[in-house]
Amino acid sequence: QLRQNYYAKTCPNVENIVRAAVNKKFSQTFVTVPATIRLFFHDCFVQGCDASIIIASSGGNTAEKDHPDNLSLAGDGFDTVIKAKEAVDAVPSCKNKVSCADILAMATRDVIALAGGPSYAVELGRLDGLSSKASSVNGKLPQPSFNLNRLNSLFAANGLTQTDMIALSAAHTVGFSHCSKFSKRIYSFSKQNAVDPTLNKAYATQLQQMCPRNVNPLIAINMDPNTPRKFDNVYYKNLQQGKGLFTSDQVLFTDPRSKPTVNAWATSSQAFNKAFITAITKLGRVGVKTGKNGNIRKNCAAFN
Ligand code: HEM
Ligand SMILES: [Ca+2]
Ligand SMILES: [Ca+2]
Repeated sequence: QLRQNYYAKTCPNVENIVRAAVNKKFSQTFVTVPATIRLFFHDCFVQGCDASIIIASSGGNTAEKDHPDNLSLAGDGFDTVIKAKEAVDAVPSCKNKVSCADILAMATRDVIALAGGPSYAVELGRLDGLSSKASSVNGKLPQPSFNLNRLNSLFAANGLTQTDMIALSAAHTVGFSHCSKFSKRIYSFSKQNAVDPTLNKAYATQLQQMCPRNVNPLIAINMDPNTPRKFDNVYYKNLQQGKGLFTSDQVLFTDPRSKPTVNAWATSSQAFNKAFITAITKLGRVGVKTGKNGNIRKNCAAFN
C-alpha cells in the first residue's frame, strides 16, 4: 500500500524539505550517513518500519532504543530525523501530516545518495507505531557472530531473500564499529586459532593495533578500511581479501552459497546498485502500519 508521491496532495514539497534538512546535517557531520541507515534497519526489523525505534523511554516504559542491541545506535541518526521533522512541520500545510517513519525512509535514501550510493525513488505512506518496548527487540536483530543460516532465517522472517541480505549488508561500507563487536575474532577465536583464519593477516594485525585488549569501550573504528566515507561496492572487494570486519560479513564470502553473489557485485557496481535498490525498497515495506495500527506523531520521540 506504500507508493511514491504519497504526500502529493498534503505536503507536495516534503522530499525537498527533508533533503535540505539532511544536507544541512551532513555538512555538520558525516556520521549522519551511517547513523541514519542503521537506524532505518533497526527500526524496520522490530515491529516494522514505524519509527518505534525513535521513541524515548518514559515512565514505566523501557523503549526499543534502550535495548542492548540498540545502545550503539549513533545519536546523529535520531537527530537527523528530528531535525527533518521540525523542517517539515515548519511549513504550515505540512504540519503533522508526514509520519516520522516516512521521514526516516526519506532521510535514509538521501544520506545514501550523499555518500555516493545509488539514488532511488522512495515509497511512502507508513504510519508511526503505537508501541515501543525493549523486550520486543529480543532476537529480532542479527548479531555479528551469525553464520549464513542464521542471517538467512532472520532476513527471511522479514520477507527478505539471501540476495537482499547480501545487498543490505553492504551498508557496512560506511560507518563505525566498537572493538567489542569483533574482539573475539582477533584475540580468542577458538582453541586452535587465537585469530580467525578467515581474516586477512595484515588486516588482523591492524585491528589488534587499533583495538588493543582492554581498549576504551568508546573507541570505534571504520568498518570499511578502504573507503569508509563512500557508499560503494568496495565492501565486497574487501570480503574477497579477508577484510570483512564481522563474522557475519566475512561469511558471505566464505560460504559457497553466497560467494558467487559477492564476487559478482565486487566486479559490478551497477549490478550491486540495482540489487541494493531492490533490497532497501523491500526493507522499507516490512511491517508497515496503516489505519488504526498507527498515527502521525507530533514528536517523533514520544507517543501523541
Ligand atoms: C547482516 C547482519 C548485520 C549485522 C550482524 C550487523 C551488525 C552490526 C554491528 C555489530 C555494527 C557495529 C555497531 C557498533 O559497534 O557501534 C553495525 C554497524 C552498522 N550497521 Fe549493521 N549489521 C547487519 C546488517 C546491517 C544492515 C542490513 C544495515 C542497513 C541496511 C546495517 C547498517 C549498519 C551501519 C550503517 C552501521 C554503522 C553505524 C554507525 O557508524 O553508526 N547493518 N552493524
Ligand atoms: Ca519499528
Ligand atoms: Ca565504502
